Amino acid sequence: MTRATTAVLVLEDGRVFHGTPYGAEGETFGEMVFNTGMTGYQETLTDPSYHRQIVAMTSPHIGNTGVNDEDPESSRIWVAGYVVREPARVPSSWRARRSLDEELRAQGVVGIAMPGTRALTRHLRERGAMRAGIFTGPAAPVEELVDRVRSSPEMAGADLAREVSTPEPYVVPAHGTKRFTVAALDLGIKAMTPYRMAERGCEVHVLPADSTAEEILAVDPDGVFLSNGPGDPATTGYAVEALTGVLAARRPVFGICFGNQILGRALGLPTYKLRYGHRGVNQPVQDRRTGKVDISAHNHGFAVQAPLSGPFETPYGRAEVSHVNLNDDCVEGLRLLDYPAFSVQYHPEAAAGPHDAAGLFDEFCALMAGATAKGGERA
Ligand SMILES: NC(=O)CC[C@H](N)C(=O)O
Repeated sequence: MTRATTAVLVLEDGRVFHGTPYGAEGETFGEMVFNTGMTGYQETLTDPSYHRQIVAMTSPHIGNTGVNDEDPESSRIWVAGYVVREPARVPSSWRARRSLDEELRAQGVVGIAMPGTRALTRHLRERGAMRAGIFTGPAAPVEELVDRVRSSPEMAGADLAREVSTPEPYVVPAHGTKRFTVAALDLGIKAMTPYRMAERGCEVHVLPADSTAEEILAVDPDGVFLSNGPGDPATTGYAVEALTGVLAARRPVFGICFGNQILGRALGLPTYKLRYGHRGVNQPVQDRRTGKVDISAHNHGFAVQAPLSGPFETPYGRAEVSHVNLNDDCVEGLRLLDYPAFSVQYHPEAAAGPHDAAGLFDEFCALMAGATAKGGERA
């Protein structure tokens, strides 16, 4: 079968971009977002938090190092569609097993290569993330395509964690001597996260997204971890309820990204949708206690609303905003002051890097060590 020569990207506000098919042919719908990472396209594609999103890469050349079998963050590509400016014609890396185009086709991921990725990104920055569709081959009239995009589901209100979570619990063994047992709620966990904990002597019990507090506590964890994940945190009441049970049992808690939003909601804080979100590997985040700035990896479209002015009261004692994003003052971390729990909106596990924030896993281990030493922490 010959390959179609044309493809279009259609936004819900009627803007249309023309290009050529990249990856599988057909059509796809999702929330249109952009990622500014210059590296790590395999990690991006396989991050379950991108479920139901069409991702545009601002880096102009994608696919240069092909696809290897070591870097994926999960067992499949999760993005709903992929937008690049110019695909690599000749992938080159000693680790490459196949080209990215081949991989996208093998996994049925519809994409488009188009000159307008910069114009698209500027449009999204002005108008905000919105629904979109990619259509390859001879296309129907634009009005018809826009109507179809407008009838696809929105990201606000989407409950997606259970669609990407593990159906069954599994255990990632500690590397070397086991120091801690961690129960990790898989809301869309990336493979690097349990790995980062295992490296520090944690035996990680990865549990399905809808596990109850009883199921989490049945692992008898020294600490509970809440992962990243797709969708709107306002829809994930089951995770907030499970966490509430965990907090009542006074186990140490650490959350990343979606996990930060779930901890926020369990503390009674609202979450809201950002205009176009943060997705990339170069976001400056400041630790408000030390003033230190980490360059960090991000992938979030929602954020927690919390007072930046100082500590505030929660049902678990005082809490504070521990980190802020220096680009837009968005809340990037929460810390409880009277209970061993904290969370960040960004990604200390980032496999493609940067690794500035990797020490947060040591902080979690220190919290677990402190709680175990005190003994009385647990209910
Ligand atoms: N990477 C994540 O955990 C994303 C969390 C949430 N889905 C958001 O977009 O904000």
